[in-house]
Amino acid sequence: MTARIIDGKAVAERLRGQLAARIAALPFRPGLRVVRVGDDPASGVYVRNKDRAAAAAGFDSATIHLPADTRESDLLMLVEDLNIDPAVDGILVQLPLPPQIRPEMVIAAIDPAKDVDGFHPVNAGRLAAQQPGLVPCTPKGVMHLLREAGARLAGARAVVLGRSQIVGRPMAQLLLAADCTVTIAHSRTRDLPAECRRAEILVAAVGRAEMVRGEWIGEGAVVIDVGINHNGAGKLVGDVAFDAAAERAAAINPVPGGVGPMTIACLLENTLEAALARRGAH
Ligand SMILES: Nc1nc(=O)c2c([nH]1)NC[C@@H]1CN(c3ccc(C(=O)N[C@@H](CCC(=O)O)C(=O)O)cc3)C=[N+]21
Repeated sequence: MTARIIDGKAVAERLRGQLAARIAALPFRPGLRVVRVGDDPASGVYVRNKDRAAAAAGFDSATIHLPADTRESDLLMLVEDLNIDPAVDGILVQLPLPPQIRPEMVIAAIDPAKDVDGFHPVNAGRLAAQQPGLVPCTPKGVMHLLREAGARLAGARAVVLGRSQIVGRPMAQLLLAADCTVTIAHSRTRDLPAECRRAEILVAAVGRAEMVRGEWIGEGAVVIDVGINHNGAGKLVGDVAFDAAAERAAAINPVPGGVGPMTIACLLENTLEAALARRGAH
């Protein structure tokens, strides 16, 4: 089997076009504020891409850049200002934060109604409790890609590789809500290759360059590679050894051009959702 390539860049472009059309019909511009503290280089790429996409889709978007030595209390005051600012619908505080700032304190300070990352414990709880709320962008983007790939989810064996608060756990919740039989595998799982091989849907989110080998892929599986890693040669690669996996998978996304662009498109989707919900138009 040679896999169909899932073009995340194209799917993201289409989603952003749909969002732009919906925003053009609104009497207001949804407002997004991204807060960046310090100069983490990976964050720089993300913030630039996001700014461009948000502006093109018609959002009122701005990045607030604070120095690396910002005190936690000052960041918390900024978040409070954004919470009460009626022009702001979505707040994203870029992670990672410098060591003097506790990320869980900052996340907890964001109004859950403006938490477009979906990281606030209230939104994590709503997802687990099957209540409406803001869903983390990367897992939401993966669900879009699975539907695009034509994956049959109901009853399918889905394996999520990775148990992070940001990707693995919410990913498992969304797959469960779509009626998959979900396994969360991780670094302490006894036989990772065997667990992966059983998967009809495999979502790899471990952050280790090409850790998932071709032999780990079941014949005909739909594989979503969430990882964005630099390999030894400094090249961007996923968590999955793409060429070998593509010989067995039914469908797989490349990296770059897979989940990354979907994360940004879903951030915009969440910002529009938050804007409508805040105005009671949900
Ligand atoms: N509060 C918060 N929320 C985040 O969602 C968040 C964050 N902090 N901190 C950093 C990570 C990383 N992240 C990316 C999103 C898109 C691409 C992306 O579009 N990548 C392109 C490639 C970009 C390149 O060429 O380097 C792709 O995969 O095709 C990358 C990285 C969001 N993050």
